[in-house]
Amino acid sequence: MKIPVYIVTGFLGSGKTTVLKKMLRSLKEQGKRPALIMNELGSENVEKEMFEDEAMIELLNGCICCTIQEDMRNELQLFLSQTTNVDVIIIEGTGIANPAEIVEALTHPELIDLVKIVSIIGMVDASRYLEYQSLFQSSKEIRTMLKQQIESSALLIMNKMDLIDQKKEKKVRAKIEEIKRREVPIVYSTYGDVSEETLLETRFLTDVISTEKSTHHHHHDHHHHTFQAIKIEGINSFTQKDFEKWLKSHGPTLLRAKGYITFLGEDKVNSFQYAANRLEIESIDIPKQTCIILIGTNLNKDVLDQSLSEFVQQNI
Ligand SMILES: Nc1nc2c(ncn2[C@@H]2O[C@H](COP(=O)(O)OP(=O)(O)OP(=O)(O)O)[C@@H](O)[C@H]2O)c(=O)[nH]1
Repeated sequence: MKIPVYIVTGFLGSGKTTVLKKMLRSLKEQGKRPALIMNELGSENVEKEMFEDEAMIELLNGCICCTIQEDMRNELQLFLSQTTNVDVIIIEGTGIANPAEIVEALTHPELIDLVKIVSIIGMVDASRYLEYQSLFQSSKEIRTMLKQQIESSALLIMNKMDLIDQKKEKKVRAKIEEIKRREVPIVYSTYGDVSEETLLETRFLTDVISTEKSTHHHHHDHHHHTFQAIKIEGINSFTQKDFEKWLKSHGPTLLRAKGYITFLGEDKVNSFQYAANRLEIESIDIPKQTCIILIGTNLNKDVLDQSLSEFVQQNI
């Protein structure tokens, strides 16, 4: 069983911890046993004592997105191999993390069979969001990150509504609407007072497509998930050229692909990376199970399944 993971993101002080505490309470009331991954920028986690009861992994001195992405993977793998009493994980990124990078770490071939992302909750400080745009006028990096946090969220919570009037509310909302994915809901809150159902709903699909007929399961999920991470197993009938063509055929709905692949007629394993329409392939020496991991928005599993099976047939 894969352990479901919630990612809570948002700029410094937007209310991540406030919402996190509420999620923990709700999960415990449902009889679940949550673990927390907190990632602080300093060398000491000042919030640690608030969460004494929880199983917790701390990532200090760096942010998940860069230097310690690999650390998180290793820590999480170790943690999962040692614990049997955790059935849900919440990750709070630092205020300056890009959640897409956390998704990147969790969908690594070594982790994708152990955990499944279920939601990315983006907190917005409604009272400060517009100011940040001018405050950080000189820092493109921070403005880009603020935008990425909104773009990558599957649920947006406009928090600190008690601090703004209607006029400002309209303006902030318009700004957020401009950036966010169309189908992503925005809810308003004061001190994270969002219903448990809204907070805990599954909004990110992590799934597997296997081309081996015996394990091929037709699981139709009619829920709509904005984001998907799909692992495809058992494909080794692509030529390099067709593989690239197939990846590109998904257009902008495919944000990222990675994994290990053996091309038709060859026996060596290659690792591949696909981002921003570019495919990079590197042959590797260590034997790895081949798999293709796709991360995207509005990827349709049935369509993928179809395009793959057509392709596999072509090559028989
Ligand atoms: N007025 C008001 N204050 C809030 C609200 N939500 C949270 N706060 C306060 O804002 C401060 C920051 O909230 P946190 O939940 O710690 O925010 P955070 O995103 O975890 O902050 P960092 O860890 O710094 O990134 C705390 O003092 C909260 O009590 C709200 O809706 N209204």
